[in-house]
Amino acid sequence: MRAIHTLYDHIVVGAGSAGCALTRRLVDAGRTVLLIEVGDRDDNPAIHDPGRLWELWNSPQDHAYTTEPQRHASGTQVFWPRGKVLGGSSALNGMIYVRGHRADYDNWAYQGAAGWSYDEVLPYFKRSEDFEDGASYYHGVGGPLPVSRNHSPNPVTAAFVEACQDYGIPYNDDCNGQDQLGVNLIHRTIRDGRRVSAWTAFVQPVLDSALLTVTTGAAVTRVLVDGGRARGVELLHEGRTTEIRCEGDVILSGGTIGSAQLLLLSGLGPADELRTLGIGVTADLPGVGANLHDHTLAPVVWESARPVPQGTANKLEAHYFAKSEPTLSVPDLQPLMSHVPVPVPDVNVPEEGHGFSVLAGTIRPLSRGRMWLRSADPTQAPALDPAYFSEPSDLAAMVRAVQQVREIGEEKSLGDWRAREVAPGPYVRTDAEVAAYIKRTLLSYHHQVGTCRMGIDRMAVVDPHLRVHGVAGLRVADASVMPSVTSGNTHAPAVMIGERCADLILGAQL
Ligand SMILES: Cc1cc2nc3c(=O)[nH]c(=O)nc-3n(C[C@H](O)[C@H](O)[C@H](O)COP(=O)(O)OP(=O)(O)OC[C@H]3O[C@@H](n4cnc5c(N)ncnc54)[C@H](O)[C@@H]3O)c2cc1C
Repeated sequence: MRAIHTLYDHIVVGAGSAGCALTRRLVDAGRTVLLIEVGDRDDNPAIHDPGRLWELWNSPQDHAYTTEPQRHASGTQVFWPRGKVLGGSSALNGMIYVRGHRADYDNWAYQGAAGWSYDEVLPYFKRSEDFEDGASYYHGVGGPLPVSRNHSPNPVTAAFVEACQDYGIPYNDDCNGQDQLGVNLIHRTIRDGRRVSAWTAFVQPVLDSALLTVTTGAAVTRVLVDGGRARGVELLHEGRTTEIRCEGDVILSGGTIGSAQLLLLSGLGPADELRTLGIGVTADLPGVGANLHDHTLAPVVWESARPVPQGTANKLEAHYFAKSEPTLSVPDLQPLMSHVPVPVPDVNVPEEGHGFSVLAGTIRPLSRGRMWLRSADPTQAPALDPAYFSEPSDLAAMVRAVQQVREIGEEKSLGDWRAREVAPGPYVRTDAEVAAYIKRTLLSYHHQVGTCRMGIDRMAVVDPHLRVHGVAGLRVADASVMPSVTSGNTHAPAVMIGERCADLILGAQL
């Protein structure tokens, strides 16, 4: 990786899902780019082996955040792993490729994000993609990001897919196609048995380009704003502070936590809060850090009646999309099957090979929280409060998800595999008991979004061109700009945001 020595067209902060896609497209267009990542290179072999993803939690490649005690979830503090490495969270994630529902994007556009309707973002998903089944109306080929199918699922996963159908959930071969509803084997960002992160897909292939400089182990601590325009960044690298300037836009792709933290440290946020911390106000942007939200999970675990084989890929092989209430217009549940028993607080779960799990999950939360700085020290983690279940309907949907998953676990097709349910277990039966169990065992689905919300209202942080309100030459491109979380996993949407940001900067359009 080249020494930092020159003036660049662009500085991209954060080599995660969006930052890598954006960097690649800018370099392809002939722009000089400095890509700055606070984490290190992706040398840890566990990153590349899809079966070892849980080893990465609390590793040096993990920012390893924890939320504030959750007021509406019995005070539980929820662990939030986040990538701190080339590839960002795409180097730590479950490798599940899901775009979300058409309605997600149409709703963004309806709320003021012109240009982000489903029909307008679909070409960007397709441009990134290299789909194993070939090109179609919904899928692309030849893009940097391989999307593959699982041709040898674990037999207990295959039985789960059958059990969902016994229960009445339709089989859907392609939840990224015309319809999302139904059960299927997951589409994955895996090629030849190895994880493909945004870094390995987008940036590694152009690392030799003279237009690209990548620096690792360097934290951006402030955006330099002069005369109402972003001119560069302040960088903390090997104990030294440096200022680096660029000609064109500075783009923050630090993720939902990193980008909002950086705006606040740069004096872009709620003016009163910034003054209290002794940070000079550059622009009063009350929405920075607000609108923090996430998807939730709760574990259901069974002991198996016979040994469960190890599996050949990642440990998350199937999922289904369903509605917690038949009257809903779109799915709000996405439970996730794992052929290993996941840990549950205060429960003796079976060892690997002797059980299996389904993580009951919801994907259309209405609860909204916020994040804020504890101090002006850039090395101190911000306070994170997603306010899980502050909207009671979110807890009700989770209860329905857990009860539905337990009913599926009792279906005929899982009969040969199921010995007994160990969590929640036989003493947790009523909806009230399940709600208490969910609050106690609550897990994040790791889909935090929304702290630099895109829009046109007073609380919006960026406009539909991803430009920060009130400062020229500064954009945000990552999961933080999502006005509301997409209905599914968020890596593919974050990549799409990076792709679109590049075209917005270049003045191009698909
Ligand atoms: C454990 C886990 C499992 C997940 N599973 C899935 C899944 O299976 N499928 C899916 O679609 N999604 C999944 N997700 C979610 C998905 O990976 C993220 O939503 C997505 O990667 C976010 O992309 P991003 O570009 O917003 O941020 P990130 O990918 O998190 O990138 C941000 C980068 O910026 C860097 N950075 C931050 N601040 C600074 C700074 N000041 N200076 C320099 N660098 C900085 C960070 O270190 C990081 O590398 C998972 C996430 C996690 C954590």
